[in-house]
Amino acid sequence: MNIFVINSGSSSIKYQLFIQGSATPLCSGLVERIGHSDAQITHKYHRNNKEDVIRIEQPIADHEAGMLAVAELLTRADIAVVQSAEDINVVGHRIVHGGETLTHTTVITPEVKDRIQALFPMAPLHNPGHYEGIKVAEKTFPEATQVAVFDTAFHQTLPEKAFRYAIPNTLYHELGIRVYGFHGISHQYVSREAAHYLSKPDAKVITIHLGNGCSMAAVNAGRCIDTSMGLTPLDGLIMGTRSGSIDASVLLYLTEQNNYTTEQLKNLLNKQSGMLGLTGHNDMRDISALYRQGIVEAKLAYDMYAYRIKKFIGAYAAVLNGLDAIVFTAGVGENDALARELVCRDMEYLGIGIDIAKNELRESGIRDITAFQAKTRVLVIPTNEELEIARQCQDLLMGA
Ligand SMILES: Nc1ncnc2c1ncn2[C@@H]1O[C@H](COP(=O)(O)OP(=O)(O)O)[C@@H](O)[C@H]1O
Ligand SMILES: CC(=O)OP(=O)(O)O
Ligand SMILES: [Mg+2]
Repeated sequence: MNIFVINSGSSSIKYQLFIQGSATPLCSGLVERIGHSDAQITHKYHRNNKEDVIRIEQPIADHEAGMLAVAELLTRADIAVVQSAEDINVVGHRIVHGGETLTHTTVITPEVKDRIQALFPMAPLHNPGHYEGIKVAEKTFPEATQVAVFDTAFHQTLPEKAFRYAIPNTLYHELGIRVYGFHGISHQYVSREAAHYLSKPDAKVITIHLGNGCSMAAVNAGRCIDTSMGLTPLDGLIMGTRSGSIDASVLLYLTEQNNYTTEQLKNLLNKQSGMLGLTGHNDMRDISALYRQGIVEAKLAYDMYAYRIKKFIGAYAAVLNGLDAIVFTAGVGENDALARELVCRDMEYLGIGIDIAKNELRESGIRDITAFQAKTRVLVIPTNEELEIARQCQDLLMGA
C-alpha cells in the first residue's frame, strides 16, 4: 500500500509518499511561499539508492495551484517515483479543524467534505486550502482512498474546565464555541518521541510548536490536558502573522471607535499582526538577522515572542503539577537557537536551563540541549506530521 500524505499549512504544502510500514519516504517535498511570485518547490526523491533534489521556482497563486504542481511532479516520467496515479492507494490529508463532530481519523466522504467546508470560518487560513487539496487529490488519484487526519483530534482529551470559555452556556451547546486546539498531529508525534527518549511513558511534557502558526500543549502520560490555541488557530502565542491572545475589547474598540469591519478585523488579527505587525517581516530568519543588527523593533518582537512562551510554560508546569521535559519543534522551534535561548533564559526556578553550545549545534534527529545538572530536560525534536498521518491512515485502514 502506497500512502501519499499532504500537509498544507497556512504558508506551505508539505508532502511525503510512504510505502506501508516504512518510516522512510519514497519522496518528499515542500512548496513554500505560496501566494508570492518567488514561490519554490523542493522535491526530494531516491534514484539508484541516492537522493536527488529538484528545485523549481515559479509563482504559485494558491494552495490549489501548489497541489496541482505537486501532483504533476509525482507522476512525471523522468522522475518516476510511481508509474502512474493508480499506484497511489491512499491519500492522507492533514485537516486543521474538525470541530465537535470530526474527532477521529476518518475516510473522506461527501458528508465529511461538507463538514470541513462548514468549518471554514473557524480555520480561515487552513480549511479552505485543505478542501482544495482534497478536490485536487480526488481528481488526480481517483482510485485512492482519501483519509482525513485532524489537528484538533489530539486535544479531545482536554477536560471541560480547560476547553470551555466563561461565556453563556448556550453559546457552547448551540454554536460549539469552545477551545479546540490545533497542531495536534505534531504535539502527539513529538510528545510520544519525548516519552520514548526519556524512557518514561508517564512523562509530563510541554510541547512547543513554533512554525508559521505557533502553539503549546501540556501532555501528561500521552494525554493532552491543555493547549494554547482556542476556537480557531489565532489564540495563544505570538505567531508569524497572527496576534495570539488579545483582550477581546480591542476588537470592540476598533469597531466602535474606528469603524473596523469584521473582514478588516479578521485580516488584522490573522494576516497583519504577530511578528509581521511588530517588525514588517514574518519569517524568523529575516527577523533574527535584524535582531543581530541591533534593530530595536526586532529585539522587542523577539522578547515579546519568548515572553509569551515563558508564561505558558509556567502555566502548564502548574497544571501538570510537575515537569519532565519541554520540547521545541517545527520550523522556528527546530532551527532558531535565539528563540530557544530567550525562552529558556532565567527559568532556573522550573529547573530549565540550556547548554548554549549545544543549542547552537545544527544536527538532525532528537537533540538534548539541557544544561549540565538542570532538572528539566530541554529537547529539540523534529516534528514529522506526515509520518504520523501515514501511521494513522494505516491504523484506520488496516484496523490496527
Ligand atoms: N533556519 C531557520 N531559522 C529561523 N527560523 C526558521 C528557519 N527555518 C525556518 N524557519 C521558520 O519556520 C517557519 C515555517 O515553519 P513551519 O513549521 O514549516 O510552518 P508552517 O507549517 O506553518 O508552514 C518560517 O516562517 C520561518 O520563520
Ligand atoms: C494550525 C496552524 O496554525 O497550522 P500551521 O502552523 O501549519 O499554519
Ligand atoms: Mg505546520
